[in-house]
Amino acid sequence: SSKPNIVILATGGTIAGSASSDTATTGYKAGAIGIDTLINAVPEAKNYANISGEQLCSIDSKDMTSQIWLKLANRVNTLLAQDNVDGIVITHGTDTLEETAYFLDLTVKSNKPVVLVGAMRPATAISADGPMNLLNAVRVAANKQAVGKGVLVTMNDEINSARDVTKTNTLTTSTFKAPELGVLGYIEDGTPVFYRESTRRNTINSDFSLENVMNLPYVPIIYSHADGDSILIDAAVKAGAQGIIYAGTGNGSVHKTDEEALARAAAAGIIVVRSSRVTNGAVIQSEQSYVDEHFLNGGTLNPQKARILLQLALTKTHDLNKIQTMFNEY
Ligand SMILES: NC(=O)C[C@H](N)C(=O)O
Repeated sequence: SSKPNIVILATGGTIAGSASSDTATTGYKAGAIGIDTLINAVPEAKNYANISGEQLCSIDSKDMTSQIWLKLANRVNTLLAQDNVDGIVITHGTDTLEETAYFLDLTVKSNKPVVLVGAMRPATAISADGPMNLLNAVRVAANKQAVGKGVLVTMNDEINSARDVTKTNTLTTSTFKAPELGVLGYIEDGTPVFYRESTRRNTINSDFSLENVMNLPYVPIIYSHADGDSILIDAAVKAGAQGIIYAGTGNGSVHKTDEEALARAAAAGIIVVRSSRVTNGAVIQSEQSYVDEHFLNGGTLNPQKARILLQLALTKTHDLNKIQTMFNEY
């Protein structure tokens, strides 16, 4: 038929979660329900697209791994290279959904829509949010307006960019937000409507390639707090970290206890990127000592997304200027 062909790749999560009671919203088993059951719960999706489904894995997304990211990205790239696939929907747990979305944003080589979707209430709950979220994700993936917008996340009738969206609430169905940078659009009574798009490089404008990438480099995140903790930094170095994301205070500020240890790491060739534990705003160049110590600035990426960009950057180069340019452009 003339409808677009959409493939739904299922990875697990609460959207496929099954609880023992229909009022339970925690303490259930994520990923227990298979792709066919998910698709059958939203027969209306067939009005928008020809749908097929694949079960890629069945995990609680708290347990996401880079091996699954590589498998998923390669599968998405294979499917989108086919003329008979017009878009992809990925069902995913919400805990690490933003990370998987950003990884794909940087590694998918197509401008066809890729839409991630999850749910906060298990499929067995009263007023489960999964079926409407999944229907909306199909509506977005099937819509021409979604072409070339980078990887998208639809939840709670909102469309957000993979780069800027984050889980903001541990429990509510309105958890996914792009605070301050803002929502890209809405699903308005069933119709996806876009109001803006990200200016940052992604998908077909991304230089990253997974060809010959079998593993991602080890890049831990060190979280700043009163007292600092240089023990963790030294342990990361000992364990062979190629890069370190420092989730600093404020504008990526580094505790004086940590600064020396990070400077030693940077002097040994480990790429240190300052990010922030604050939800909004960019981490930009500040202290001259950070410049002298070769710490890079993470911009508006949160620490878990800065980690992904640095991991991919390290598959290409260890050059400080080149990596800083990536943080300025992606
Ligand atoms: N709401 C959810 O999907 C949470 C679940 N722990 C997951 O990330 O798989």
